[in-house]
Amino acid sequence: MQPPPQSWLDGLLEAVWLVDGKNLCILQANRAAERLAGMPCGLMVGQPVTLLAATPQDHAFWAEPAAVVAQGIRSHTHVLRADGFLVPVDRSVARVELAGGHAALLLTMLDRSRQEATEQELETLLCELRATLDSAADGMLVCGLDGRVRAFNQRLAQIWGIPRDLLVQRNDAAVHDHLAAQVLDGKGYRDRLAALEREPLLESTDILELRGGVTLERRVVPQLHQGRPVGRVYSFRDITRQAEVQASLRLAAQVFDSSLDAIFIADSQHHLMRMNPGCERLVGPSAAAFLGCLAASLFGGGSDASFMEQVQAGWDREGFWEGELWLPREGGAYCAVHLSWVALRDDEGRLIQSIGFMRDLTLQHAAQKRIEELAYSDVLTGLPNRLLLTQRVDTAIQGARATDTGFAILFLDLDRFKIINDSLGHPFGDRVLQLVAERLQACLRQTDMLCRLGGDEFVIYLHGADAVVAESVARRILDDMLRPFLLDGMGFSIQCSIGMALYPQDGEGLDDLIKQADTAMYRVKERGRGSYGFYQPQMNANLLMRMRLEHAMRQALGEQRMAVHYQPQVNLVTGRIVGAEALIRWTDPEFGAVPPAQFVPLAEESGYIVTLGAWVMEQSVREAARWMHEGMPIVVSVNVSALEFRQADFVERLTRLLAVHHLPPTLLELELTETILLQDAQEMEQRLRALADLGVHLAIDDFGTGYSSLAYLKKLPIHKLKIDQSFIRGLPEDEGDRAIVGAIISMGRALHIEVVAEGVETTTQRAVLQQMECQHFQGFLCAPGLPGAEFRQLLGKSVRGQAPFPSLAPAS
Ligand SMILES: Nc1nc2c(ncn2[C@@H]2O[C@@H]3COP(=O)(O)O[C@H]4[C@@H](O)[C@H](n5cnc6c(=O)[nH]c(N)nc65)O[C@@H]4COP(=O)(O)O[C@H]3[C@H]2O)c(=O)[nH]1
Repeated sequence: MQPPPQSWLDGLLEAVWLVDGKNLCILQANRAAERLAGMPCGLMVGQPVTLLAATPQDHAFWAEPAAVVAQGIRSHTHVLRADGFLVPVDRSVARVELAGGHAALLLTMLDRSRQEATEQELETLLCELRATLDSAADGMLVCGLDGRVRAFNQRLAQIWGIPRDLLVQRNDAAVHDHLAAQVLDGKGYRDRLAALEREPLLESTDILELRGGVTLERRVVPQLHQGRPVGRVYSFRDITRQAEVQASLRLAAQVFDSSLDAIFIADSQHHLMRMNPGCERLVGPSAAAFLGCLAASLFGGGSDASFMEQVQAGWDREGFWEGELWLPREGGAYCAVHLSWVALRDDEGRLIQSIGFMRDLTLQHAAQKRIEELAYSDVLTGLPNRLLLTQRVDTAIQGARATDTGFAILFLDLDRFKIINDSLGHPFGDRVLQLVAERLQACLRQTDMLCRLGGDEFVIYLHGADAVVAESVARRILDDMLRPFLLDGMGFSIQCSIGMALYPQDGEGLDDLIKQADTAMYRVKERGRGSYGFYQPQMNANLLMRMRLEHAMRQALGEQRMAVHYQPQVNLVTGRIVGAEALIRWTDPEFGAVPPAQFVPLAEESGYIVTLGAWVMEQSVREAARWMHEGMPIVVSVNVSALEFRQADFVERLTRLLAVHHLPPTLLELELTETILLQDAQEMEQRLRALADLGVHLAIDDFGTGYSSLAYLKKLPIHKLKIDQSFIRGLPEDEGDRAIVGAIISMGRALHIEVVAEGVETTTQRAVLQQMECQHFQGFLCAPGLPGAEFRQLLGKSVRGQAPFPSLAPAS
């Protein structure tokens, strides 16, 4: 080949040298070579090509055999410019054969200075980008539109807990799976990614909750190249702390708004900045008007410096102040509040804000008041209780010592209240007690104090009272109690017994005085109730006696010291025995023969009468059955107390007893007092009817002494009336008694109810009764209550027709 024309070579952009294959001298060079080497062609031609070699590697390159050099290796190297600068080049060498078989090398070089500078710059940029990514606080993920991971930073791996292996593998699908698995709402996460895939230009921000409790804010922006989306940049910011703070702020705001307590926030100068709805509830709708005002003005203490001084002192000491305050409310009312006022300080200890918590104490105060009322009063009547009375009396004693004056304590007990309670029921009894309390209160002055001890026992403190005053008050009470009470349409009267003790002579303190007045009251009861009496020293002995008696009574049954006697009931005309009243007898080794009038009320008060009555009933039924089986059938009358009669199983037990002893019910009579008939109308009536249906006879004892409500005579199945001996005693002289006895006999006749006169002691009484056409009588005139065996003998005579108590000639 001929050497290429110079003009061709000069037209090329690349620098070209034609080098002799043997001696490596430059044969020819073009203009581009001149520019690259920085020397004219003329100077280069003839020079060895190593003139251009810049590095030892280049020298080694040219030292290789020409065949090796000419293998056409393209390589990056430098060329040494004439001015000593090294210029980066892209070098290639090709072997050419010149005319005449002369071997030459065609060396071409392309200046890479600009390209290298660009690459350098790109590298720098890349480094900067990596550094930026790695230094970012957010996790960054750059993906292609197809989801391929193009870049991420360390923070991403950290936030998402991406294992190192996974990152090294560069398994994009596994990375995405890992991310999705971390999100609590995995499905939502994937759906969102799918939506982003459908809309590559979408920008979005959302919140991701990760399983480990981390909250991330995800921001997605499209990555654009020449205005077209080529991928996406995801940034993930760990906002866990922020979310927590926000949640707690939200919670705090909720607490603030929904707190039942009133809460206010004041600035460092104590001006109200915020108030919650609780403040409005407490202060009233005008609460908002206080905003900007001094917090203390809420309590009407805006200008009260001493109040704020106290608060400051509390803040300095403990960081808070608390106390009770009166809060003015709308309408001029005040409400008690408990304020806890807490100071909030900065790191330097300067007050920045303060928070006040106010609690309405109205209910608490009311409850406190109620507790005090309960502690000091009787729930049923609202009267002061013993505790309050003790305080009152203690004060009175102190005053009395100083002024040398005294006072009186009255102990009041309702007579036979137990019967009301047992027969008409406790709710009725409670209301009776309330009525009694009202009536008693009305008898007293303001300075006195009425207190209920419990049950039907009341104690009265009479301020400054001596014996005369105490007696007049007692009399007033007794008089006032005589007025009938009306409850549920029922009229009734209540008696009470009052015992009195005086300070200082009867006791030094309330306990002593109550004890002595109680003793005096028992004495009154023993003497017949419905009266009053003063304490006398020997009374304590009587009370003790009572207690011993009651104890002995309870032993008596087991010790066989009780017996049942039978008093005959005689037909006034024939003189024959028609019945017997069973009467309990008790003979005690210590007390001797104790009359029933003494121990039966004791048994009634303590409830022991139920046991006692059941025993008498059994004895009587057994005895009546024996007499019947011996051919001497006779009606046996048994006294039944109200409490016994009220026993729910009374009728059932009686039926069983009659069956066990094979006694026809018609041979048993129950003596009931009038009180029983007035009891809880329906229930008692049912019971009486059940007994009457059974065939048991019913007699009304002591007729004329009680309520004598005639209505029940018509309504209830009564067989017999027993005229109380108090009316018989006056016969024949007492006109009143005569009239009453006459009236009862006539009434009995009219209503077909038998009449028995009780306590007939004289023949005159018997004669008068016979004249009045009374049917039967009983009394010492015939016989007292007799032991069973003696009664049986008498009965035998009567049955044999030997009337033991022959009738008299008509009285003149
Ligand atoms: N002065 C006088 N008295 C006469 C005469 N004839 C009979 N008596 C007495 O009058 C009382 C009549 O009984 P009572 O009115 O039911 O009055 C009875 C009755 O209410 C009660 N009682 C007696 N035994 C029992 C009993 O087993 N159960 C119940 N619940 N009460 C009984 O004790 C009260 C008194 O009983 P006693 O002392 O046995 O007194 C009996 C009897 O001994 C007389 O001619 N003159």
